This record gives sequence, structure tokens and C-alpha cells, in this order.
Amino acid sequence: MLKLPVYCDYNATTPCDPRVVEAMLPYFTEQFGNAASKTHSFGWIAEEAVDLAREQVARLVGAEPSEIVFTSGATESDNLAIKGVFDMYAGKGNHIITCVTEHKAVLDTCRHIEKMGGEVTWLPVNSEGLIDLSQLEAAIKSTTILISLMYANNETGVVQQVPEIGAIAKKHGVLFFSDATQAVGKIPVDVKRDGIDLMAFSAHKLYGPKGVGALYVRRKNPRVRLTAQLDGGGHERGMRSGTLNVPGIVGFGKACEICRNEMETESRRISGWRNKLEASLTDLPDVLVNGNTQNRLPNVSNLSFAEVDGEGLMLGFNKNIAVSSGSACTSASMEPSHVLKAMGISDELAFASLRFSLGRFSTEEQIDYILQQVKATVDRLRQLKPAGI
Ligand SMILES: Cc1ncc(COP(=O)(O)O)c(C=O)c1O
Ligand code: FES
Repeated sequence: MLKLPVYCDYNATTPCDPRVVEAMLPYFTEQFGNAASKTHSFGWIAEEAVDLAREQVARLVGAEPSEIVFTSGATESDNLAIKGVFDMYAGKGNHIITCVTEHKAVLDTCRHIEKMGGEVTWLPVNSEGLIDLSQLEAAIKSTTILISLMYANNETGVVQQVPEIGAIAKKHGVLFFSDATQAVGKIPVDVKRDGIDLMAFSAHKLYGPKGVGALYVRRKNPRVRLTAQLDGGGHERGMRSGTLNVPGIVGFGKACEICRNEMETESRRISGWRNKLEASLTDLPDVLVNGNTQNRLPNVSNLSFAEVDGEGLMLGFNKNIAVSSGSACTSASMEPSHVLKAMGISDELAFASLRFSLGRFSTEEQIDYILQQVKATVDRLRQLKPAGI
């Protein structure tokens, strides 16, 4: 029997993998030590667990363990990377390059930088959601200290040309920060291959717990320095003070290890179902895929249903299917998606768009159910709509 509602919003968050929960449990109770306590075994045991997790997290993204700074999630990592570079490199310049389709955690941090006297270039995207590399290179000037571009978009799944961006940044001696929250765990990410200097990601997008994330900070070629945004006991090499969330970090590490082992087969399975869902829904008249379909995460399909009221569509089946019209934190807003608008999609069509995002616990039975429900709702709504409107 199919259990309802069917979860189809894995880009908003993922359930914890039971293997992750199991790994975390002892660190809430028996092994409750503070990883910074150096004088007794409770502290040593916690520290050992954090060390292992740091290795597991680093390995998934091709980093060294000492290059991982644990944070409370990708929002904090985004803030630390951008504000930390802006403060540290003030003597070199005050110019940051980013893009209009970034996540709010980057957009709003860059707006804050503008208020603090920084200069921000907001790159546009084309109709497929990709930036223009020559436009990026042309935007670099002597005062540029940071390029901040996301790896994969949370709403459309579109993957930017990250290694090319890394090469441009290196050629001009500018640091490259990437918000890779949606990419890590879903596709192979390698900070060395990709030329990334700083990178944000989050446990709850890859079957780990909420409230824990990481910032990768390159230590060699070049050595990146950051001004801490949280001062205190000097944890995480002075970049992020605060007692470490040991159970959360242990879970994050375990989740990364599982992704590393299973990502390849998992993404093949999930993309097969995503393709089936997409092919079947785009068979309906006037259903369009948003974003480049070649460079895309394996689990996402963002679709516009022309001539259908988006809200009606969602209300039509949302009790039984958990999907969203875009990002989780803007899902309550009445504004059309800034990502779809930046791709030149009309307000009306942006309102009639849904993001389907599948994941580890999706099943073929669920896909069939989603297909049947969405098709029936679209048909019903289109019939309700008076002709010519
Ligand atoms: C691209 C991107 N960046 C940042 C975040 C924020 O992550 P967190 O919830 O860990 O703060 C998200 C989560 O939705 C995201 O998709
Ligand atoms: S925090 Fe993820 S969409 Fe907003």
C-alpha cells in the first residue's frame, strides 16, 4: 500500500537515513563529551568522533580534513564565506561578483555587503539558467576579491560550468566561493578538480540531520584566510567559535560516507524515474521544462503548466503529494520565483510552475502515483478554465 502523502521535495530537505541516526545516537547520551575538553576521556572520545566525521566529509568533496570548518548549515557557511572574505581582504578590494539566481542566503548576504560599502556585480543568466563565462570574465577588475556562484540551482537543478569558473578565477587571482548545497551528495564534486577555494554545503540535503553544515576553506594554492563572524573560544581554527554539535557532525560524516559509496547507483536510479516523470508530464500539451536539461542534477524536474493556475494545481493534490513551487523558504511568499523570472519566464508561467525533487526513498510506485494525480489535476483545471482566457 502506498503511504500518503508522497514526499517529492527532497531539495527542501531529506529524511535522515536510519544508518545516520544509528551512528548519532550514542553521542547524545553515553558519549556526550565536549570535543574541546582535552583533560579527560569524555572529551577525547568526542574529538575522535569529530575527527572521523571531518575525514568522511572531506573525502566526499576531495578536500583535506583540515580544510573543513563545521557550521550550523549552509546559510551560516554562505555568510561566513562572503562576509569573512570581504572583511579579511578589505585591503585588496571590495568588489564581489555573484548571480541573480543564487539562494537567498547568498543574495541577502551580498545585499548586506553593499550596505557595508562593498560593490556587487549581479550577473544575469540565459533562458536555460546558465551564466555567460565571458560576461563573468569581463566583470573582473582590480578590486575584485570574490566570485560567488552556486554549483547547482535549488529550484531548477541547473549545474553551472564550475571547473571553467574556477579556471577564470585562478587566472585572475580572484577567490572562488561556491554554494554547493544542492550538488554535494547528488553529483561528484571535487574542490581540486573544480578550482574551488571556498564551498558551502549542508547535512540535511544529503540524508544527515538539520542544523549542521560545512565550509570548505582551501589551505594551499592559495591559502584562504577568513575573518571569523562568530568570536569566542577559537574553535575550528579560529574561524567559527562555539562548542561543536558532536552528534550532528557524526551524522553529517556518516551521511557523506554513504553518499560517497552509493551516489553513483542512486543517481542512476533516481534520474531514470525523474526522466520518466518528466517525459510523461511533458507529453501533456503546453508543459515545459525550466532550465538546461543537459547540465542538471539527476533528481530535479522544474515544470511550467501553461494555462493552469499554479496555486490551484498545488492545492489540487498537495494533500497527497508534497511538492513545492520553488525554494522552501520562499514557499509562503506570493512573489513569482526570482530564479524563473531571471530566466525570462513570465510571471504567469512562473506561478504555474512546480519543482519535483526525488531522492533516496522515492519508489517507482510513488512516481506512478504522482503522474496519475498531476495529470488528472491538470486536466480538471484546464477544463474548468473558460475558453479564451
Ligand atoms: C542552494 C542552497 N543554499 C543554501 C541553503 C540553506 O541551507 P541550510 O538550510 O543548511 O541553511 C539551501 C537550502 O535550501 C540551498 O538550497
Ligand atoms: S533554506 Fe532552502 S530554500 Fe530556503
